[in-house]
Amino acid sequence: MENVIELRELTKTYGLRRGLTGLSLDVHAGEVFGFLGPNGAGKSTTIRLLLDLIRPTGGTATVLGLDPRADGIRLRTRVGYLAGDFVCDGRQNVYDYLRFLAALRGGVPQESIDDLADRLGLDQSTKIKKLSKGNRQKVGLVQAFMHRPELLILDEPTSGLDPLVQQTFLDLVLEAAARGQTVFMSSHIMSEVEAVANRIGIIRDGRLAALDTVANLRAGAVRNIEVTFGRPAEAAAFTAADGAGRLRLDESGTTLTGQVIGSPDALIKALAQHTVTTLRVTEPALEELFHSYYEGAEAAPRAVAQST
Ligand SMILES: Nc1ncnc2c1ncn2[C@@H]1O[C@H](COP(=O)(O)OP(=O)(O)OP(=O)(O)O)[C@@H](O)[C@H]1O
Repeated sequence: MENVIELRELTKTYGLRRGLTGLSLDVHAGEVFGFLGPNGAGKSTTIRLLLDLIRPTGGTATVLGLDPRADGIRLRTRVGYLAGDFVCDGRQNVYDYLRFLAALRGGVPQESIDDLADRLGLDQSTKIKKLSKGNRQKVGLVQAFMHRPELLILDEPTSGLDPLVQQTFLDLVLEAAARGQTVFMSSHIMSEVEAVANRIGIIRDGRLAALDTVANLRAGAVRNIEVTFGRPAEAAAFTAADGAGRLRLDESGTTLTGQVIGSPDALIKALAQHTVTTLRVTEPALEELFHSYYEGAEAAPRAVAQST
């Protein structure tokens, strides 16, 4: 599979401060890649390195087959970029500003700009300096998407957006992916990334803590389970099942509670030997899993693995 982004041992230090340590990562053509991590994890550092806004201390980054340092100008026409701290000239109105950027990029169809602005609810007649933070973010999104770039690099794209506009943004991402565009987006919100991403990389303290498909992360996640039986059962019948070591049967032998890690299949087969009167399963909480990666807790079920 063709890689749109290839990072090899990418490292950035700021004096004595660590920004990023030995990041190796491939982003495949046509995928939506979610780059998650808490504040200060190294997301913006990675993104700035991809765009040659800062230079690496070590390692390499290849974007669309090009070296961001040597081919920065060529790259800019093929990439849509939204900075985490998107700023724009405040004196112009939105309409003029977007047309100015469109001209710099060699022209963008008028309908493309208008359509994006309408969908995001952005009034193009307003002066940029009068816009709220959320509306400025919409300007940033329009300029990133409007020329339908091969690769979208979006740093915290939904910051400041209200929930309805966030949903419109997620629709735009899915539509871009359906057209074959690749999206690399950073976030610290698991739910929004989970809704659109094929794969997720989780970064913590400048290092990759996990890399997998959303489906695999979910499959490896922890489920909370509560079962009641018509007649008392033996604990050993369940706790021996794969992934069910954290289950406990109460003294009466009729209520089983706790957690199952990974596939619940073995437990379901063990339960099927008994009369189950109630069964409550809380779906895999990626959010919880995400926190376990953030905190480096033992609940993180898998080592970093490059999966396709
Ligand atoms: N210009 C800089 N000078 C010194 N240290 C920096 C600089 N930029 C980033 N850092 C440090 O590098 C680390 C990674 O920062 P980075 O901005 O990449 O994190 P982030 O994951 O994007 O966080 P956030 O979600 O808060 O934007 C942090 O410890 C930060 O303090």
